[in-house]
Amino acid sequence: MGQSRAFSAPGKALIAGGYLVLDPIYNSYVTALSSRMHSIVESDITTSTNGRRIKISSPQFKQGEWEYIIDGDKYFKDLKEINGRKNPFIEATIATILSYIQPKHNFNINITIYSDAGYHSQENTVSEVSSNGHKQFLYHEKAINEVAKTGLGSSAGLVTVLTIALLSYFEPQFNTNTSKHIVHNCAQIAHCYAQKKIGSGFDVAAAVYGSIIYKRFQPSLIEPFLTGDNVNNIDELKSLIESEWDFNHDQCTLPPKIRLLMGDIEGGSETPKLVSKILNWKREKLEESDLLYHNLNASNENLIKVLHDLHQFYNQDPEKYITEINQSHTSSSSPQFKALSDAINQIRLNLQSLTKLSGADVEPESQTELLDNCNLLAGSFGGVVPGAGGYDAICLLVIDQYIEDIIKETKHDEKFKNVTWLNLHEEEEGVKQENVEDYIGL
Ligand SMILES: Nc1ncnc2c1ncn2[C@@H]1O[C@H](COP(=O)(O)OP(=O)(O)OP(=O)(O)O)[C@@H](O)[C@H]1O
Ligand SMILES: C[C@@](O)(CCOP(=O)(O)O)CC(=O)O
Repeated sequence: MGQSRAFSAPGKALIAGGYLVLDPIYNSYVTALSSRMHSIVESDITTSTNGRRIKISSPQFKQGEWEYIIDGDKYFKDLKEINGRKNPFIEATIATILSYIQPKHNFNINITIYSDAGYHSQENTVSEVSSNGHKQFLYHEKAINEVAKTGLGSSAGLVTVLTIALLSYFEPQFNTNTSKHIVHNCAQIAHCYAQKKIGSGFDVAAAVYGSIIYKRFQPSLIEPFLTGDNVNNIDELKSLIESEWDFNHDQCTLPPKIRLLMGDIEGGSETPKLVSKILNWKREKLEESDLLYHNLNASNENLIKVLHDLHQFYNQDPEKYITEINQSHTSSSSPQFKALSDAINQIRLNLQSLTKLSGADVEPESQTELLDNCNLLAGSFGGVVPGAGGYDAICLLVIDQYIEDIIKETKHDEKFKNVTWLNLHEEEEGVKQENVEDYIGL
């Protein structure tokens, strides 16, 4: 114990698999992003305590301090925030880790959280850079729950970096690489506990494992733990955390030279409303929805296969791959790259049917028009509404060297007036250790 350590975990974009990811039979394609959540953990040697204390600071947000005194060993009950402040994700993570570790000694821990700019609206912010210039964060005028989110999965990132910070504090030999499943299982349990529901968990899995082809775990794994007093059954919790869960998290990455370009759209959607509309329709129109889910899944699987085939193409003949990708937006496009545009369009056709049949605005008309225009941009393979869809964002796959041209070409074009291209790219690595020095001076 004692020495400072720092960690980070990525945000995500669900390129294929919205709604289907809630079902443990379908694969989805999740890309980890360059916007990351960070934690720095250290023993507090400045304040004296002869008890057990954990202080979490999130200095980019007003009132971003939560200080817990732990008085008892029923951790889900015995955590007290000294100013009565609430942060369910922080509380659930601390309670899960302490229940798992069962620390025998007193402790006095400080953890600082930083989040990269992509997670939140950048309105009314001031930028600060660390002393060595390696990290830069935006500071907001408001409290965390008053700042607009962008959909990158801030709570999943927070829970993941807090989990690894606490595990590595209590078990200094903890190996982030060989024990990722422990980090994943703890973070997944804490995230469900904080949300009081069992989501698909793809955001937590991406924060831990990075870019993945994801098939969810069975909700029944966590369900018993969320009901009644079961959280205090330490033996069961420990064996749930240490067991290998049955779910897919196969590592993936976009093929060489292909980049993701995310556009933020003016306006927004409420994911829970979209989800409940889709689930109601699915219950009421069983046959209709089964058929559509079947088709949508086939188009998602096809995209996954096309991306895999492109990797193989590159590995077999990189020169030919480069020549052909550079011709891919012309009429002499090769079949492999045309297959990519076709796969994206096929997913969109199914999402458009989903929109019509369910009445939920998954790919609403304005987004259809915009994505059709994106198909015409030189260097673009097309794009989708990521995640739950709606009016929030679009996500294109483009040839890397065309990104600047696309940004320039769309800048003064009426058709793209609602789009702000985000400064994000795929960073496929999941949770990792960072250099503590990089955060000094913030
Ligand atoms: N940097 C942070 N510092 C402290 N708490 C945070 C931070 N980021 C997220 N949180 C916690 O997570 C909550 C947001 O989680 P919520 O589940 O509502 O959104 P989300 O699904 O993660 O959003 P999005 O996917 O849009 O990022 C905040 O209200 C706060 O409690
Ligand atoms: C609609 C859904 O399948 C995806 C939501 O994704 P996002 O948080 O909008 O990226 C719901 C979920 O899995 O949490």
